Amino acid sequence: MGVSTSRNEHCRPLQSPITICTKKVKYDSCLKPLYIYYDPKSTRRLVNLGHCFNVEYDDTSDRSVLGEGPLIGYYRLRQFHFHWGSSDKDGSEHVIDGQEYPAELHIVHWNAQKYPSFNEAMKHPDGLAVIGVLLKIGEPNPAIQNIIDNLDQVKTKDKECPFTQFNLSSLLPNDRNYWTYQGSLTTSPYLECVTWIILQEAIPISSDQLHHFRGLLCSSENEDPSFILENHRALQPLAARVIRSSCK
Ligand SMILES: OSc1ccc(O)cc1O
Ligand SMILES: [Zn+2]
Repeated sequence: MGVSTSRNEHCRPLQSPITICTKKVKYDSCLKPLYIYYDPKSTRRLVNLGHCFNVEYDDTSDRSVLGEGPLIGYYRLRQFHFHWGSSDKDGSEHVIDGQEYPAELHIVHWNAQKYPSFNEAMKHPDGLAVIGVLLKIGEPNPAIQNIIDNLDQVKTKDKECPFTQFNLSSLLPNDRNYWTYQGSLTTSPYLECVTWIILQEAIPISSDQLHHFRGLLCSSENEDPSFILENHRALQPLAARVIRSSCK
């Protein structure tokens, strides 16, 4: 084996997503309750990235933050996005006891106390903290409807529009118990910089609302239209990682 230029050549990769087998998770009494404060006034814009859409925030100060839980210090809210499937049968990235959910919300935060920028934070294992919320088919979700009502303005790749005053806390379930493990971005460049915090309670979305996600285009306005029918990554090996739980 030659000289290692990256950790992967000597250690097992820490990629995401993974399947969570609830019988094998380890309750850790040192895990604290999550501290979450999201200021609706820090919502800035909606943007179509081609493989998904982001709702982006003002992260030039600690206006919206995530702290406690498995984390050291506070992480600043930067954006949230969803992953979905071509049908309601799959679409989540994390899988719980073999069950795939129709979609998954990722709320992305970065360690602004330790790193000067989001791009720098992505180069470190403690750089990002992402809350994953599973979505299940149910009643229409009013908060998600608020986003859907604006998707027509970002139909094609690289389109963006102002999007403000969004109450992100309304997308969180009442139960804040979570599983946590060290992993990666689930889109390129798949950097191993994420403390994953997967909430154990799913939130509802209607089948019709999910249908609207699939109507977004990955093509730009002067290309032949092509839909973002699905954007969830395949499961990755857990390797020697232990998933911890905030409750028994
Ligand atoms: O899908 S997880 C994820 C997290 C942070 C980010 O900047 C991009 C991502 O895809
Ligand atoms: Zn994601």
